[in-house]
Amino acid sequence: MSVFTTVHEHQLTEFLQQFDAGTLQSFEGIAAGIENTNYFVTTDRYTLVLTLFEHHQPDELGYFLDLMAFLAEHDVPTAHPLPTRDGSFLSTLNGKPAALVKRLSGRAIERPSARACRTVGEVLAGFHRASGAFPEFRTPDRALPWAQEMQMVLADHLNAADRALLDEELALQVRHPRTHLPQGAIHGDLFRDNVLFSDERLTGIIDLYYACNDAFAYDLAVAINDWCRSDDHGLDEARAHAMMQGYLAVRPLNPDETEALPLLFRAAALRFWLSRMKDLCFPRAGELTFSKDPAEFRTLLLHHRQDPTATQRWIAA
Ligand SMILES: Nc1ncnc2c1ncn2[C@@H]1O[C@H](COP(=O)(O)OP(=O)(O)OP(=O)(O)O)[C@@H](O)[C@H]1O
Ligand SMILES: N[C@@H](CCO)C(=O)O
Repeated sequence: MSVFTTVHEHQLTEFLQQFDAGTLQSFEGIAAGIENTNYFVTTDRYTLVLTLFEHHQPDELGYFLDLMAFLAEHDVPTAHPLPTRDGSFLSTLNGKPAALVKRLSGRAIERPSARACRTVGEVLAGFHRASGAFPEFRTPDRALPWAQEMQMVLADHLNAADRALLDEELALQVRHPRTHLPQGAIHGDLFRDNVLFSDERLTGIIDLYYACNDAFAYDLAVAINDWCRSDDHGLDEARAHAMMQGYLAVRPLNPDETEALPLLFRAAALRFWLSRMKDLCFPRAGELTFSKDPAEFRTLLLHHRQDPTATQRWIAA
């Protein structure tokens, strides 16, 4: 469950007075999600999502909320935050930084078709075309310096084979930085549970709370690694091809990006292997949630290491 901070009706009514949001009609806690407290809120004017941020510092939330607004204003299907009467997207409720965003329709898909993957590729490319012009900057907080920190933090929790895999992969990644690739604001976590579909239409990209400035092609690798993962945690050829083709139809990759892709897929698998290992070994206090399986991304990393020419197949029309 993910209502870490309970909100009472009188608190919400008072909170809503800061916004031109109409009168509260109903609200209910949202069970999904593991990071923040989320409620659906209905007023006589809007259907909204209220988020109380449980872990972020208030000064980094502006980037996320401004990016959501910027993208929504550039026809990317993200949830536009509602400004307070004095023009701020961020407020405070129950002692926590809090924001109201428009509720998007649709539901997450657990088992996407190749067609859905193509659509996600197209929309992610549109996200990148727009976000390249987003004027704010946020340093990536899950990039190589963080991975090196995890290497130390997790050392005693890995067996010898996994330690060797991590050491070797990190050493290789450090020799191949991605700073020369086209950069801008990326989503950073565009997994299946962060995209809403209604019938065959993509209606929403949510949970931009890992957004940061990084290479666009890395963001594509993060997304393909989840959307196209097969049951045995390799990649499904048909879905990976479809998603790559969807992306390329909207934003072609330059030769540097194409060349970098095999290592970017590995970097993306490494990032989620490590974050899941950290969540498993060091669960956050008071969190009533299951951990996601790190082994899925270790298996995927090994898969990418064994198949370095896969990206050429997906890029070929
Ligand atoms: N703008 C929105 N429109 C519709 N539903 C939303 C919106 N934002 C969030 N939700 C719903 O709330 C749920 C939780 O949101 P979210 O994924 O942002 O949670 P979180 O706890 O912040 O993050 P995480 O997924 O990393 O645990 C989503 O699965 C979705 O059902
Ligand atoms: N998408 C992440 C969790 C949220 O960052 C994962 O599946 O490990």
